[in-house]
Amino acid sequence: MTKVVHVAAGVIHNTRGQILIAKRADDAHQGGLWEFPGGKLEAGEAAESALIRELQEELGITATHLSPLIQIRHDYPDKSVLLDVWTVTAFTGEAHGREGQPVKWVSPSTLSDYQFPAANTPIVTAAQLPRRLLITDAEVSVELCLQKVTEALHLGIQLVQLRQKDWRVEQWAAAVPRMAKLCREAGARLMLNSPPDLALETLESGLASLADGLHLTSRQLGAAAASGRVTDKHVGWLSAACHTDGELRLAEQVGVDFVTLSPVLATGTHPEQAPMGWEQFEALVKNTKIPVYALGGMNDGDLPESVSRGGQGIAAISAWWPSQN
Ligand SMILES: Nc1nc2c([nH]c(=O)n2[C@H]2C[C@H](O)[C@@H](COP(=O)(O)OP(=O)(O)OP(=O)(O)O)O2)c(=O)[nH]1
Ligand SMILES: [Mg+2]
Repeated sequence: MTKVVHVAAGVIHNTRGQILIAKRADDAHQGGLWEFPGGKLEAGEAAESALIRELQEELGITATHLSPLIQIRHDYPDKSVLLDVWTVTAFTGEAHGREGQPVKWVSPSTLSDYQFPAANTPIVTAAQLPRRLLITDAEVSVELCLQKVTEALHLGIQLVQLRQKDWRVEQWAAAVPRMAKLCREAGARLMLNSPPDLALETLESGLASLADGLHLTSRQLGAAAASGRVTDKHVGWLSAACHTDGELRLAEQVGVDFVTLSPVLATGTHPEQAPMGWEQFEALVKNTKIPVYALGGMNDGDLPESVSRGGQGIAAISAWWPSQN
């Protein structure tokens, strides 16, 4: 049996919206690459306490508010690690490289410019993703949709999936540039679910290139996997709808950046599907490296549950879709 080294690492945020990265010593494992500060758990130590200790040792700060972000099990040729990654949103002290390592505060959108160890790819995505994903309600006009999304952005929503199954091509074409601008101005990201110009063979869409990425239905995910296509050319992020462990494997195979997993709880929009419940959600999340949003019957009150079960957060339509008036 291979020994797995359990490591706690922190995605530390300051009040200016930046994230701290540090450079690993040249002679260390994965040396010379950037990392999220942290280190190995000592015998009998909990991950959270280990991280607090490591951040004190490496940076001279005391983390005071932590929440689980993502767990990554990764096999390097010479070593297997379980990276237990936490978001640190409050700390005391001033972060500095106490072991002589270079440290840097960077804006989340520039994280991709730095070279991290191979295990870190999903961590970088998770660090850039918010805890809440708004999926738009299908049965609305372009104007009403824009208005509702504007209201949701005011509520602090930072990630929107436009899912307008009933819209015609002209409605999509009219809405996407305006929606993209709204989101950009609010510092939010926009994903398109089944835009009418989607070419599934190449995972390309001119409309999606105006947004931040493309969301695949589980059927489209299956087709993309069957064509043997791995995303190297798509614009921005790729997300997908998953319901089973098998679909999560397909998402990993295709190179999807994050997924929704549903239905976690009973939901009016899909009454025919039996909810998996939180235990199953947790088991499925544990078995994947991709950030996972819980979907199905979600409200703000469910966010702590999703996070404690290893989820990125929650996805919902009605929770942040102010009621029609
Ligand atoms: N801290 C940290 N380690 C990472 C990241 N990505 C990644 O693959 N690793 C790997 C590299 C190492 O094999 C292991 C972390 O070990 P470490 O060298 O930080 O451990 P430590 O602080 O306890 O250091 P030491 O006492 O062994 O010198 O996890 C990351 O983002 N942060
Ligand atoms: Mg370390």
